[in-house]
Amino acid sequence: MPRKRPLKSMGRNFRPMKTVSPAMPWCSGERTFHGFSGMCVSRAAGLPARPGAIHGKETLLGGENPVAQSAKQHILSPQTETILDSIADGVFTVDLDWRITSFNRAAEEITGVSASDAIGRPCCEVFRANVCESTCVLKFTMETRKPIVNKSVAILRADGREIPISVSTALLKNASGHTIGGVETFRDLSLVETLRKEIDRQYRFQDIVSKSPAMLELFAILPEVARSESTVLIQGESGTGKELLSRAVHSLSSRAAGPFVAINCGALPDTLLESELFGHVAGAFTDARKNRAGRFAQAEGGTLFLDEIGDVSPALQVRLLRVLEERTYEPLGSSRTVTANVRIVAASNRDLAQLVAEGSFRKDLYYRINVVKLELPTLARRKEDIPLLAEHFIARLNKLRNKNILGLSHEALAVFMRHNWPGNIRELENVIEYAFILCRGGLIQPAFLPEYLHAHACVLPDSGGLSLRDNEARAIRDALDRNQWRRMATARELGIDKNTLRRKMKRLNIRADDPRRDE
Ligand SMILES: Nc1ncnc2c1ncn2[C@@H]1O[C@H](COP(=O)(O)OP(=O)(O)OP(=O)(O)O)[C@@H](O)[C@H]1O
Repeated sequence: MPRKRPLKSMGRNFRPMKTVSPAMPWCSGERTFHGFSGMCVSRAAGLPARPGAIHGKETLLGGENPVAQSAKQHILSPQTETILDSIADGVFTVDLDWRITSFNRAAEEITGVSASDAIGRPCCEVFRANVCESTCVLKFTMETRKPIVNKSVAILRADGREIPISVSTALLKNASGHTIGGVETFRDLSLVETLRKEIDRQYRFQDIVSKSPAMLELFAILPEVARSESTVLIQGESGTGKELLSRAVHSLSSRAAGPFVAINCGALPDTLLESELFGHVAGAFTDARKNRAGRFAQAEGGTLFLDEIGDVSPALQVRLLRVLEERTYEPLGSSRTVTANVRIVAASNRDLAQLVAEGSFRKDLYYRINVVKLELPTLARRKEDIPLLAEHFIARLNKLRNKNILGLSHEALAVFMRHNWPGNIRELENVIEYAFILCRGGLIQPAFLPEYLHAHACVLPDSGGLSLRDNEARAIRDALDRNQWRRMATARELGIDKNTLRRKMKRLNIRADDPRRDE
């Protein structure tokens, strides 16, 4: 909503005076809140009327509206107004028609809308939040009588800038217990978000994003590994970033100016794979009408990434061993020996040592490949990377799709933290891509996530006849275990505040040296 005049030049005189009713204490959910006893929603008697705010408001509050009846009789005390204006959180109240009835100074600063402009207008017009149409938080509180605490949403400021805020809501009741409206407090998260993004930038190596200790160790040795000409074996489950890591090895090496060629050895039948790798001459087989260069030739002077090397047949393993030992090969159908100047980076999502033990992978080839072994942990073992990775993919998709999604809401992040990500980082990337289809702007809410993530999040372990207290303790201990007893990460996964987790741990007698940790 465009601002009529800059806030600074309007001064305090332009703020409509707020009135207070001792008969209308603030409430939090069903509880009466005695702090600012009687904060109310009308204008001060005797103040200059501003068209559209005072009169609009008086009209609004007229008739049978209980807000109007009591509001007209009481004036917000200067103390209450000073207190409200001195807090850094935005505070506003609405009546039963969703019209704003009070708006403190921080609310003006955060939204860029002056109180005189805001008062009397429907709150959705002023806030233009991404949840206004679908899941209005105040509406939820009014309908369910339950307060909301710290829900993250995005709003559109008067200057058109979208910012993340955290909102809390409660019912507003009069002395007779009738609901007369709602109150919302909100906090600007822009600075927190900016600082967090700044810090997150430090956890990026080439295109690889991570802050997990195992990955940071890997980042530390990667330049040296890359500079050596050694063959590298990357092990890790599907989707953990093996190809990404192999590209980093290539771009940090002296071969960076040369080609990087990747081939998935598990995706092709043996004969095709052989021709793909080594090339063929015309007439080598029925369909070979022309000479064709293989991947080794294409990767000349650069790096060849052999993905899923564990799936290569024994016959082809022999040919690969020869290239690795002698750096020579013959294209299919040719007797001409070609010398290969190619660095090999191999990867497998299966344990190659295990395959050797089982006899399905050659020991000599294993030792040739396994000169430097880099292990990529699963995403479940580095859950601290989830927020970083989510942000990384959101930023990338924002650029690609020309969108302005601000990030994940706390609730969506809690869903992410509870999930185990069997498809690892690729699965996370796909989930963000899915959310981008449904989310038009602002923050990604749980409603924009695929159904299976919720189903998974709701599956509670069999309570086994335990009490509620025992179950809560078990859930917290399990979450602590999953997060290596890091409280911040655990609180994030559980979707609660760090202090709440600390209090719960104290109450439930859960300690880091808890003997039940390893149960
Ligand atoms: N640490 C990371 N930071 C940023 N993006 C990542 C990271 N790890 C993986 N990705 C992204 O996740 C996706 C899957 O990664 P990649 O293809 O490298 O996995 P992979 O282990 O080779 O999978 P597969 O074994 O199935 O071939 C890619 O889009 C990649 O860019």
